[in-house]
Amino acid sequence: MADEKVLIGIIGGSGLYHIDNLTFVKHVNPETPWGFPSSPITIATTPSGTHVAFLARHGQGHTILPSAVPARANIAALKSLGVRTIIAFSAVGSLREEISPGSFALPSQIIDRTKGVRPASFFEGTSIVAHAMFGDPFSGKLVNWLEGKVKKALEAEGRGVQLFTGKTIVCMEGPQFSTRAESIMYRQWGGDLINMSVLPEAKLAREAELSYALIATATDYDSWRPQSEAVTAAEVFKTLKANADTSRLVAATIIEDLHAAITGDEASIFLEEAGTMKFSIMPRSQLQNPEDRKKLAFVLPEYFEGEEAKDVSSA
Ligand SMILES: CSC[C@H]1O[C@H](OP(=O)(O)O)[C@H](O)[C@@H]1O
Ligand SMILES: Nc1ncnc2[nH]cnc12
Repeated sequence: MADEKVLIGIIGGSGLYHIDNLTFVKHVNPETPWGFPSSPITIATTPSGTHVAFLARHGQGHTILPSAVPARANIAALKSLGVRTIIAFSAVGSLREEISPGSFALPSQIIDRTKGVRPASFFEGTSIVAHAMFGDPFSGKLVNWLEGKVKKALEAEGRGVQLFTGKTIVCMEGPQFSTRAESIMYRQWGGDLINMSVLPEAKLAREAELSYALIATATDYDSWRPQSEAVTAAEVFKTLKANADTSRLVAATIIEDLHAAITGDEASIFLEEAGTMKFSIMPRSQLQNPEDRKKLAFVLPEYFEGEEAKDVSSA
């Protein structure tokens, strides 16, 4: 019997505006307390009935600048559909010679170079304070699980695409690319990859207690190589299509296994974040606005739904 629950969310980045080998079910466009997602979300199904939710980060026609991506609405909308695990794709620059354009990576760390202009917390603007843990910004168990599956998919594709793990991604504000000096500095800081999208997306997934991993697809060498031209959008576009084709293949290959793992014996892998906000939300106070609690119930019903919602301070 087909399982119609949508447990898997896929976020497509630059060049990745749909996924293949799935049957279209419907479009949904949930309004969240943080507005509408970047674009209507496509619900699609595999032949065996596994449903997935696909969301184009920059909108279907790539109309949204990185700083303007409604990341809170995106994550809240996916959670409201029942999604537990998000696999996000991103076109990234490479800060390392060995990570050549066309390579894939599963980063494990992030350096934040956004400029504070992106709303980065569901708690922002409310009377409720929370400090989510973010020392390990990606879901380690999910990343480990993905490593083998993505490697296998890349091998099956047969184009020799390499997969790197344990890398650090710098998230910059953009939309302009980095200067040469910045690019060199990021390398000195330990950065391996660079994009404009992983934050606040990863922070919000953590606040929503969703497991989240990024599949980074390298398009260029940014601007650190002394003898090479600094990166241009045209340079990025050269690799974008091949990377998007490979990303679609990877997505199509892993969906069934991912769903089976989430719903089967390996379920705990995808529940690493569940319950973690209990230790992050400051104790309930008379001064908290009930409207704010209602708003937060949209993403964290466990803590904020109804007056009877559990007082986290006594948890
Ligand atoms: C098109 S180059 C810069 C642009 O590409 C990446 O987008 P995404 O992460 O959504 O694939 C990068 O983060 C920038 O937004
Ligand atoms: N060099 C780069 N800098 C930031 N984001 C990118 N996305 C793809 N290439 C990039």
